[in-house]
Amino acid sequence: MAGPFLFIFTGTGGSGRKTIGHRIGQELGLYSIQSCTTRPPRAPERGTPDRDYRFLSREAFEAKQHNGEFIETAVIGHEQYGILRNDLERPLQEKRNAYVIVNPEGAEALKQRYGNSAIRIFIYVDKMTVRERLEAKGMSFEVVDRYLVTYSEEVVYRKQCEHVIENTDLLRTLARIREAIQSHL
Ligand SMILES: Nc1nc2c(ncn2[C@@H]2O[C@H](COP(=O)(O)OP(=O)(O)O)[C@@H](O)[C@H]2O)c(=O)[nH]1
Ligand SMILES: Nc1ncnc2c1ncn2[C@@H]1O[C@H](COP(=O)(O)OP(=O)(O)O)[C@@H](O)[C@H]1O
Repeated sequence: MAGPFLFIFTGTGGSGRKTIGHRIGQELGLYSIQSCTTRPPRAPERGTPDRDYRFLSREAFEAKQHNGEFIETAVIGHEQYGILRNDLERPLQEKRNAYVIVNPEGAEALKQRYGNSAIRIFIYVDKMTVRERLEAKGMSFEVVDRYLVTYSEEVVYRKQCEHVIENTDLLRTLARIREAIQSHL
């Protein structure tokens, strides 16, 4: 076993990365690295605003960006996303395995930086399934459409990832991902 490892849950939007990442992360005791975003919380997130993102005002985000505090940033739609260098490096310095959930662009930036310590797990489902799941979650038609616009662009990144897993049956997916992660530990 080498390490510590940074497990990167990536894939197409709406494929189940957050659902799976947090569940497996908690189960295997991986340190959770949150991203920051300027987008406002959506209704289901309002009760638990701290789980997926640290919600920052545009001013606060830009101030941190100006100070060079982000290791990686992305603009998606009109909103900014990014991971703070300190948030990412703290667990790794403490020799803790950690995980992050980002789009393929973010996964590539982190892979470039962390090399063999970065393990990308690409999660996907077909477009129709994304639509059905997000609509069932109560997401508006426009937001679902935005997820699907980037689908074709994102799905090609699977070829570069260390693990590629289709998330059809959740329990089966969790078992496969658990096994994939444990093969590194
Ligand atoms: N590159 C990059 N992508 C991120 C970061 N944080 C989140 N993302 C991705 O950006 C997209 C944001 O979509 P959004 O609809 O706001 O949030 P979601 O509910 O997490 O899918 C998703 O694909 C996220 O995985 C980040 O820090 N960097
Ligand atoms: N295997 C699965 N079967 C059915 N629904 C799922 C499955 N995996 C995830 N979901 C649901 O799909 C939706 C999108 O999942 P989410 O984790 O938010 O995706 P992402 O983080 O990739 O955008 C959520 O409502 C989630 O509960």
